[in-house]
Amino acid sequence: MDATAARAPHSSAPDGTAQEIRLEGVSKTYPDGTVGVARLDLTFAAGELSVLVGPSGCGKTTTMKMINRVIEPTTGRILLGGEDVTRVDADRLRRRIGYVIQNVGLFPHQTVRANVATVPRLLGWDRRRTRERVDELLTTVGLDPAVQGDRYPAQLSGGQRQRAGVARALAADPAVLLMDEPFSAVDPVVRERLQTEFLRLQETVRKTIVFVTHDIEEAVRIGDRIAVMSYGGHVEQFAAPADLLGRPANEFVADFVGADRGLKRLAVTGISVDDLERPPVVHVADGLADARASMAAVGARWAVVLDDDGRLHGWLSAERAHGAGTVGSAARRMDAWVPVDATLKTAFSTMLQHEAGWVAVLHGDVFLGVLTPESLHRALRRSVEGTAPETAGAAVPGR
Ligand SMILES: Nc1ncnc2c1ncn2[C@@H]1O[C@H](COP(=O)(O)OP(=O)(O)OP(=O)(O)O)[C@@H](O)[C@H]1O
Repeated sequence: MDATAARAPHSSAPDGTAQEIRLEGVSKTYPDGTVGVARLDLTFAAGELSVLVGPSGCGKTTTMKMINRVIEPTTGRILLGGEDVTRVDADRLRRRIGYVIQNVGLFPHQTVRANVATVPRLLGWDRRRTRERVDELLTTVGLDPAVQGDRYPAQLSGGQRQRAGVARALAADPAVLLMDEPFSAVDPVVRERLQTEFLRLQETVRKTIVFVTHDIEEAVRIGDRIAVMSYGGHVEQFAAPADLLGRPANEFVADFVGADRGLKRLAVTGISVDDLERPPVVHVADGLADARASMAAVGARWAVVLDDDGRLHGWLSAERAHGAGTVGSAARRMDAWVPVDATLKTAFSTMLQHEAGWVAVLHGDVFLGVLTPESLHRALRRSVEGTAPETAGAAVPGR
């Protein structure tokens, strides 16, 4: 570590531990009189991914850039881990803050490896440590150091460039990551993949992340908390995705999250065991006569079929359950299942991929019940009315 870094105050968390970011009465008036942000009070919790979302020009980027002092606030204080960022040397501050922007901002004349090594080099890390860190990070973000490491940014796909940008931002293990529309320059399919990968990465690194987007779907998908902003940098609501969708604070938020917020809510609502239907369960080795009796006893038109180990095998309809034979000879295979900690959206898309029109819900190997379009709709309605658990898997006994 060089002399500059060694002088850093201890609150700079050199081990990259996530830190809280607190904005107190922060405003920004540009020299031409435009109010970018007016008196903002906002706290981004340590280790959480907070999303700033809102219409174009509402002040999202201004808010974010004040945190790393690319833009200096006109009034107010910004505290990073309790330390006022305006009292810290701006260069040193930025080394503690990873920054990812749209179109990445990689240096075009440097290889991917050199790009990712930027901050470690500035911090005076030795070559070996830097190289090990760079290789490790490239692998973490899904790039092969041996293949893409020595390429130039122009020789990568849009998605790969974006991954390299994330690797570069994480290189010196910063306490905080600022991300300004990082995934908006790639097509929707790549974008969704990057979001998923990024969420997985955040599970491991647990940074304090401030993420700017104008896309409410993206916000709902990735955010722990979402700040919906209106012009002049006003925060209309700062809440967990499920709260925002289920209980928008006012008309502005309701309009912004959209009339189809019930559907968006699918992505953030977990399965509750109370929502599950419990059709009769039969086993492949059972006789068809017994299976018919089980279905008839509860007036069911079909039964779930489990194999000898209790794993999902498929289903048996009442029409096919005639004659002697075993359940196995008449059952149809079907392996549409989701783990109980999946979201309703995952359950819904799994259901759509299978003709049976239902999806089994498992806890480990244990069959808990099924979701049908009807029970899914009920779950969604209850969730929108605010009575369903809002954390995936929250209602599983013993968890
Ligand atoms: N350098 C500047 N000088 C004057 N006004 C500016 C400057 N930069 C931004 N603004 C204005 O401040 C307001 C907030 O801009 P900002 O870039 O923070 O919005 P944003 O929400 O990030 O928008 P977008 O989604 O379009 O990126 C806008 O009215 C914008 O025109």
